[in-house]
Amino acid sequence: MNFIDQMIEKAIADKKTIVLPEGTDPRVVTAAAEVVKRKIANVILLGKEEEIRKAADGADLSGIKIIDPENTDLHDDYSNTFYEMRKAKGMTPEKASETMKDATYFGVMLVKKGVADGMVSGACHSTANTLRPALQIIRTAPDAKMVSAFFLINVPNCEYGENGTFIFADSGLNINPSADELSEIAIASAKTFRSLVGAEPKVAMLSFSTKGSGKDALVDKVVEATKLAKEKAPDLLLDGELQADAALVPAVAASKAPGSKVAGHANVLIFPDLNVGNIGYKLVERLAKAEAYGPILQGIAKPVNDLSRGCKAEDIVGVVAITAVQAQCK
Ligand SMILES: CC(C)(COP(=O)(O)OP(=O)(O)OC[C@H]1O[C@@H](n2cnc3c(N)ncnc32)[C@H](O)[C@@H]1OP(=O)(O)O)[C@@H](O)C(=O)NCCC(=O)NCCS
Ligand SMILES: CC(=O)OP(=O)(O)O
Repeated sequence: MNFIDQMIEKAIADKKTIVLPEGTDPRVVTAAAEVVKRKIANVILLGKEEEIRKAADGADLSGIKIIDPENTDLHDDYSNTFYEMRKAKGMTPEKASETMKDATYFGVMLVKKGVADGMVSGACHSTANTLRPALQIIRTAPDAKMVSAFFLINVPNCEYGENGTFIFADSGLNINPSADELSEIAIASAKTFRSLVGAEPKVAMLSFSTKGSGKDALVDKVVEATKLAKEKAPDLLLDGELQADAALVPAVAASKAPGSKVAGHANVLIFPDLNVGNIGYKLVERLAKAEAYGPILQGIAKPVNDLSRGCKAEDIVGVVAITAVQAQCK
């Protein structure tokens, strides 16, 4: 069974409630109908019912709860909670009330309040506008130092990684992580790989250099991050700095990084910054026709996950299933 079918099976076994704030996007409505039909999760769609029905174009919406953030009894309570949380940062009651009419903020608050177990958004909003409300309201989990974002990548007919399954991180949130942040992203991604994929993580700290073949401050950061990650998690199979071919291909690893237990077998790829992390996942998705689910957040107190604006309805179904499985572990 492939990765996403496993996620769907797990989600069905202990059904959670997921809010989808972008209720007027046809891909989101199609995905919502599919999720409910297959009993993957209960769904709350946000928006005006009339507009959601228009976007559904006749699709069956029975069993889906609809809430209009601009017209709901929950508004005053949610605005007040948001004001209390943010007043030290200059929030006013008026601004909080306006903000809670925004579907993304309102959806995150549904998760905060426990009405929904998780949220998936980003089909028609930028990542910054999707993740900022989550970082402000849900915040970092008590056992994490920071929030980061990964893609679960499934490459068809691929002999590398875990039968073509990989985590790529950070591909969505942290723009230019320090060496210490990079080490945290690597350790968090390994933990996530073990819990979601159920296999031993082998973490490659990627660079344009393998074991000193290139010299630059950009390489130094990855070398330092590798050292810090090894100190913090000595039992982890983690190595760097490695080029992508040395990380993935055993024959290349044998010549560029002989003796490495990770080189040639990596299934968790840690990118040095968001330029390469985001470009890298999109190249693999489009050129290798890989399934790409994410950006999925790790280190956040409750599951909130993003999408690419280029996503398809089936990607949304996959991210909803992953979100529901994350909610089972909270
Ligand atoms: C998401 C993003 C907007 C957050 O940036 P920011 O400048 O820190 O934004 P804000 O200051 O408004 O941050 C909101 C809150 O989140 C917190 N935060 C930001 N990054 C965080 C992280 N990685 N982990 C935990 N908390 C974080 C901030 O401390 C802040 O908390 P506060 O308001 O209570 O002080 C920014 O990191 C970003 O634009 N990332 C790239 C997104 C992107 O374009 N991706 C490519 C497409 S996938
Ligand atoms: C994840 C990502 O790159 O999002 P978008 O394509 O919406 O910018």
